[in-house]
Amino acid sequence: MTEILRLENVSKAFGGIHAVNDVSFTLQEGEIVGLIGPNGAGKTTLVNLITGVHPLTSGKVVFAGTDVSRQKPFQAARRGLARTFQIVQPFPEMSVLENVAAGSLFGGGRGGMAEAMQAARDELEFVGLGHVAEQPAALLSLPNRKRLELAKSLAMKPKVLLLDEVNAGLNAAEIDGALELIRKIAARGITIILIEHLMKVVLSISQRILVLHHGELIAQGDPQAVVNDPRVVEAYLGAKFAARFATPIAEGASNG
Ligand SMILES: Nc1ncnc2c1ncn2[C@@H]1O[C@H](COP(=O)(O)OP(=O)(O)OP(=O)(O)O)[C@@H](O)[C@H]1O
Repeated sequence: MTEILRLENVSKAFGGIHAVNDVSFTLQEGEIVGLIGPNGAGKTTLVNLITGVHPLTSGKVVFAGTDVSRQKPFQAARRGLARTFQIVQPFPEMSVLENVAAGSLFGGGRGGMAEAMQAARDELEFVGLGHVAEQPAALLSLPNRKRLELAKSLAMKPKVLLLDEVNAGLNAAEIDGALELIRKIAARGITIILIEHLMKVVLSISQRILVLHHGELIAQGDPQAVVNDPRVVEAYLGAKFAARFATPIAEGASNG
């Protein structure tokens, strides 16, 4: 296994709030890692620190062997650290294809517009939106807007993709489709960090889970270990959940 991303003692304070506090972990190429924790635990802030949106208060982010602690978001995108946003906001009047091409250009595609359009077409096919490429993005349903967001990130040719609640608002069948797509993305060798509130979802797809609570990483490990960790049960899952899900989900997770 090859290391792709490493956080060393990363912290972020907003005034007196320690949103992220002394967090360290390492990700390997092609891993799917779930990031969970209660509201306000620091998940989105952590993603913002990894992608250069906020400067770190202290600590270090190392991506593919390079210290990227002081990068700006466009530099993160060009290096191959892409993200989706909790609220999906395509440019509504541009076509689906143009929206994805814009993502590719932001990611620094050196071949200019022609290459960006080709990357956009390829990724729209990959996510299953090839047939609506010429439509205005405003006409897309919510599940398809989420697929558009994924295509946009993929067109940046990421090595690590941070997915912030991509399943929120989807029904069960739509979530199954989204998970299948996430597995296909990981099969391309892209490392995935998945912020997700639905435990069934996170347990079924993650090879490893990181748990944040009050900005601190209180547990990390395979799904079964995390579900059975008393600190995680107390801080997030609740005893009822742990009793119900510990065994069967852990079996499911080892298949995924
Ligand atoms: N720009 C900011 N300025 C001040 N405080 C902030 C800022 N961003 C986040 N915080 C605070 O940092 C803490 C962590 O917030 P964050 O949004 O990272 O949590 P989260 O785990 O992503 O929550 P949720 O699951 O609700 O999205 C919270 O107390 C939040 O109010």
